[in-house]
Amino acid sequence: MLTDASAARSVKPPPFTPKRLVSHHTSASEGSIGRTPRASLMTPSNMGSTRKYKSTLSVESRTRVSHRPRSGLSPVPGTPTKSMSSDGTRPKTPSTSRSKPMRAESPYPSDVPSEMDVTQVDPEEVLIDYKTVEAGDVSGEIDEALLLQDHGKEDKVMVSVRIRPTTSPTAWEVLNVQSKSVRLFPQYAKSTASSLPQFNFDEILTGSENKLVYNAVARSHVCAAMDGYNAVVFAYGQTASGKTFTLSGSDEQPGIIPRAMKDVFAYIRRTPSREYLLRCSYLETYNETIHDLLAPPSSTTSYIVEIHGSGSNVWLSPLREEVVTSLKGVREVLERGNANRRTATTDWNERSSRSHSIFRLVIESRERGDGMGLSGRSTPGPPRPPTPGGPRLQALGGRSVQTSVLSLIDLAGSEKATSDKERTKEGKYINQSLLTLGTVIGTLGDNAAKHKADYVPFRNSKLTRMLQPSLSGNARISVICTINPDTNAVSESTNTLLFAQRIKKVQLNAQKGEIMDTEALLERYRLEIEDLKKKLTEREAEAPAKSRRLSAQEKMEESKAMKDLNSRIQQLTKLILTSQTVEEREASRPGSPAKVDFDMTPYQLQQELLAARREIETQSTQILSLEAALLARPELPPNAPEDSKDKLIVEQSKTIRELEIVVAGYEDNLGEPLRAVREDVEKEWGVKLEKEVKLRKEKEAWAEELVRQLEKERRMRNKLEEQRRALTAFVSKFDALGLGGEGVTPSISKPAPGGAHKIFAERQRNKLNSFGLSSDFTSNASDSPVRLDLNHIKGQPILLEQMPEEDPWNDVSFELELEDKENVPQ
Ligand SMILES: Nc1ncnc2c1ncn2[C@@H]1O[C@H](COP(=O)(O)OP(=O)(O)OP(=O)(O)O)[C@@H](O)[C@H]1O
Repeated sequence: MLTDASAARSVKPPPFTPKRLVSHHTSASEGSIGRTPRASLMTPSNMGSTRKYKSTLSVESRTRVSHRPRSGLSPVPGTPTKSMSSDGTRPKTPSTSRSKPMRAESPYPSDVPSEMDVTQVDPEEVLIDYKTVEAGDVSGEIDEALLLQDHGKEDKVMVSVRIRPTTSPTAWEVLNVQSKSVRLFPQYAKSTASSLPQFNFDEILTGSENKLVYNAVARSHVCAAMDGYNAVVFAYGQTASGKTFTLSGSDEQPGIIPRAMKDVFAYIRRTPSREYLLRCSYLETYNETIHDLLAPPSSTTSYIVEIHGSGSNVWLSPLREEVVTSLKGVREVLERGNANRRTATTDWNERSSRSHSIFRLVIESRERGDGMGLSGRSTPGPPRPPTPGGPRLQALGGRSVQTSVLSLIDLAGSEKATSDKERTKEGKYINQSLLTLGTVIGTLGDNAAKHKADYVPFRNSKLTRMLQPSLSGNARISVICTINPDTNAVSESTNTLLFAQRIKKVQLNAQKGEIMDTEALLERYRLEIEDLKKKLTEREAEAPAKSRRLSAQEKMEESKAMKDLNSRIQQLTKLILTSQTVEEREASRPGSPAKVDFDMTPYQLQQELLAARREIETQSTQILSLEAALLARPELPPNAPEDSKDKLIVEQSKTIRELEIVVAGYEDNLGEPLRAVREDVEKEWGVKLEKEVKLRKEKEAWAEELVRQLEKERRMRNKLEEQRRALTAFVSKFDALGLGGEGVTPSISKPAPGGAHKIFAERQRNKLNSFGLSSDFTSNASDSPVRLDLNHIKGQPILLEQMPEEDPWNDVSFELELEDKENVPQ
């Protein structure tokens, strides 16, 4: 391990070649992203041609294609060349020496058998122990002293800094071995402060030797995982700073993952007292979605993985887990997963990880049976359904099952804005999740340092949510912060170092994951319940003060977290009760339908109460709708027996069915013809109706004309009436003068035009005769005392002649005649 500058310089770095801006030079792969065969870097099959190359597969075309390196791949597309560095516009990254095939260094043998889906195998059948581990699968470097250590005692995160070699001037100075610190050269500092900050870490690593890095920062954590503790190793740093190189490495310099796998088998080989079940999964979070990198190619949606549970009880599903029994199996799984990973060319990295990748190895183990053989195994039966996050092995005969998870994480690199739109979008997600990781770690560190319990926003990103159980303390964690020492990356490197400082403060308290036999399990449950209740009480106590500070979203999450805690308590309580005291409970069950657990905290009771209220509300709504339905039913006498109600329902159902049939039949058979008939009838009657309307209008017009005529007649009649009256008055007067002859009886005859005049003239003549006057009255009229101008009368129109002739009986002259007759003095 190199821990100071001189030591670092003593390791001769491989020849450095700056990366070329592939996106500008390689049109076929421009802006492309694909699952590049990173695993190929670690496989012996391609050792002779160990080159990184990028795939031209797009994100959308998620074809599960395993890219096998082509033999004789030289030069690799996109491989940086020295001539390309002359532009000086890009950060220079050292390329790994690829000239010498280093088969001896490779952790993997060459044959690749297909591996086993954990749901398809009987766990008892795939156990491995010291006898079944292949000699070639082990590192052979684990010493006894390391095996005997207590790997869970570390209560702090191990934080190391790895400075990538560079040919350019470096901005960072590595201080002496003891202090394990790093400092910025004053000339590159922004501020002119006299004392520049000095960053201290557990390890400062330089150079390209991955073995040194593994031994210094990961081996103890791998051993901790084998010993039953959860362990997490992850690399954090800006893009192209060497995270993937550290985790996966190359054929010449296998990284932490392949070396860790070799150590896993070495550990098993050196532990004859135990038997192991190893299952692994491989996933990535890309644009805030978790993808299962091992999902079968045929599945289109099943590779989306969801996070379930909360707090320390988080599990992922659906997630394909594969049982591995040899290093070959691990290699095969890694190759398959790597082929599905998303990488792309960016302005800074020829093959940049566009996602956070997580390789998980679940290690289950238990004491071996009698005589160190396999006699204690249960009879293999049908495969058991997988329990998410739970052990597959069974605790047998007092032998508990120890379960732990080793997570090896290659984070995507934080980056600046890039010229490519797709990369920019990815970069946004990457930066956001890294920011959340920083915030979570900062809060955890502050909480630990100041004995606070501030809200930790684990749920703000998939990455932190997934890591919650580990970051909350139940894991041993090692973080390798990779930095690019170039002078143009000072601010990014400073940010990485600040992150590293923060994570150092996080407090850990890793516990062995052990599943006991039933008795012990109950005890475990009890302890867990007590612990959870304590946590819940603490949270409740802090709730009022906290709620003032939290946003609405955070409050919701806090409330959800408390609810989860509560339900876990109830779940465990139920488990204890069902397994231990079922019979007791059955015997002593109280008659009351409401059971109150007096051990519940006020918060739990409150939750119970809320749940009960909600239940009541739902039931009230149901009652209301049932009542409405009841009201809508046809009446039945209230005292009607149940069977007649049933009968009615049956009858009504029958009627409804019949009606439905009729309606359907009507429509099917008669609907169309009847519609046609109706149309015909409508047409026919429409014509008739029009005719009638026209006729009616004509009649109305005729009636109006009649009315007008009638009115005219009426007016005329009135006028005649007046004239008649005048005439009558005249005649009366005339008669009063004695001019009318006695005994003159007007003959009632049918009136004729000019009749009255004739009568009048007759009368006059008679009168005159009786007076002895000549009939030529008019000639002597001037002698008469009665001045009657007969000429005047003569000159008047003959009124009755004006009356219509058609209906003489209505003629006023007739009335006049009658009236005259009446008025004539007898
Ligand atoms: N310590 C080192 N020694 C030699 N080469 C290195 C070292 N670190 C990184 N490199 C080289 O630098 C280049 C970029 O490294 P790598 O891909 O590991 O970066 P990264 O941090 O994973 O980037 P990204 O976040 O974009 O995925 C690679 O070609 C790698 O081989």
